[in-house]
Amino acid sequence: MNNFFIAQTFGKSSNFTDIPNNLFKEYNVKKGLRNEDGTGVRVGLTRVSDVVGYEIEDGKKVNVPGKLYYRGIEISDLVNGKDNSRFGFEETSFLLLFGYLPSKKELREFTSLLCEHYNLPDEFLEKNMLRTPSRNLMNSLQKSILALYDYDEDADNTDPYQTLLKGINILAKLPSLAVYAYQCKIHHYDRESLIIHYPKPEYSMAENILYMLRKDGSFTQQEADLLDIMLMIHADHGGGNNSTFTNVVISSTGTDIYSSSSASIGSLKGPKHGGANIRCSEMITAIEKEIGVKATEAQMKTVIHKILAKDFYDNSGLVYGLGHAVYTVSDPRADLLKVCCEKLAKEKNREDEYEFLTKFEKVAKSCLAGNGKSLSNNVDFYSGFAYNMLQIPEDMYTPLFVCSRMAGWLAHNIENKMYDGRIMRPATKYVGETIPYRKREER
Ligand SMILES: CC(=O)SCCNC(=O)CCNC(=O)[C@H](O)C(C)(C)COP(=O)(O)OP(=O)(O)OC[C@H]1O[C@@H](n2cnc3c(N)ncnc32)[C@H](O)[C@@H]1OP(=O)(O)O
Ligand SMILES: O=C([O-])CC(=O)C(=O)O
Repeated sequence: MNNFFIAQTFGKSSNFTDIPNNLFKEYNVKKGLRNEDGTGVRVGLTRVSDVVGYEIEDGKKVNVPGKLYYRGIEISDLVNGKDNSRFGFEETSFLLLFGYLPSKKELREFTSLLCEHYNLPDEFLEKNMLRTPSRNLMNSLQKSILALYDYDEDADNTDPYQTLLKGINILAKLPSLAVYAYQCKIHHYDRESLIIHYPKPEYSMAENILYMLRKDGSFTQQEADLLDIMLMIHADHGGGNNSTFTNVVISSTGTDIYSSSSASIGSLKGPKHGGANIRCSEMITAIEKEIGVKATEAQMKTVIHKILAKDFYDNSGLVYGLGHAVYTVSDPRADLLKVCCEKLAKEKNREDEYEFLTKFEKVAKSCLAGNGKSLSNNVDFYSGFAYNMLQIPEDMYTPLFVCSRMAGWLAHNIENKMYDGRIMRPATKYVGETIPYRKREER
């Protein structure tokens, strides 16, 4: 829609609607819920996970290498401790939801509960997905979660235990919902053959994703292991990340888990949050096309300055995969992924691309530091390369984030219901004038 009248009126409206920037300071309003030093405004207490990117010493923020803890356990210990287990993500989900690491028997029972809920309701695929394919898989996931509401006779029950059961059901179904959304999209829009593999009960979530995505359903254990790790490291990130906070805000009104999960997916889709994994991958492809994988540091600098000048790729001025609201020096998940990528790149003969990425990361950080912005990389910097080496299509990157982060959303949703529960209702300061109403004929 392009409407001249609306465009003109919109231009004129700024005379009446403008909010001068200095008022934010005057009224102590914290843009982005961030304090002056960049630290986040505290909006809750949690025991689900901790994200550490700085410490406060003598009232001052001191940047430190990043650490991430799920229920007190460091993410690197969880990943390294997984060993050859095929069910790292299932174990992680148990930990986030119940607060402790499961025994072998508990993990077996939890895993079989998930398996029992892998399948979609009868005709769900035909009615809700095949007939209404979406160009965007995140939109499709939102629609599917809301459609699941109609298959639950007690959908509005928000009791914490009932929420847990409903959430586990959603978690178990997400791999099918995400992969089928992709298959329906490429069938409808790209005229490709429709491939529907039903999830196998003996497979883990990671194995099923690879099985359902690939035409011949084949994958190696090593590939499933990497995807399992990817799901583990994306599963939670404190209560303040935008999609989790969204979940809790929505849920504090007393609405159901289907509504709050769908809202979280809407949040995660954004390119400054989960959607950054697709943007980062596209950006790197565009840069490699422009200067080649053997590019020099000088060539990289030129492109980075073009990005920062909003003159390259999506013209946003952002180098995707860099920067974080909490991490300042490093993101522990990016460090873990970097190691995985290095190993896999060697095996897949893609060392050139790996070298390009590591060099680009260094050069981009130094360019931004030159502009007075000392930024950490984030989980999205290497995740696209890892997914690409697993032959996972770009469209699926953010939906896979959903498959994983649902565990964290659910854990925080339940925690908030149990220990806070008050409707979230912050305040805004009215900075307009009060004016008398003027009759139409007098205007
Ligand atoms: C799963 C996740 O959600 S991880 C994050 C994924 N997102 C991305 O990779 C997108 C790129 N990064 C960003 O947009 C930001 O770094 C965010 C959204 C992640 C964090 O935002 P904030 O906490 O508001 O950023 P922060 O306060 O650290 O930024 C400070 C300055 O650096 C700039 N900056 C931050 N990140 C970047 C970046 N990647 N590229 C260019 N400039 C950046 C900001 O624009 C800001 O500039 P200004 O002071 O001139 O306005
Ligand atoms: O914590 C944040 O702001 C972003 C996030 O979810 C993540 O990095 O996984």
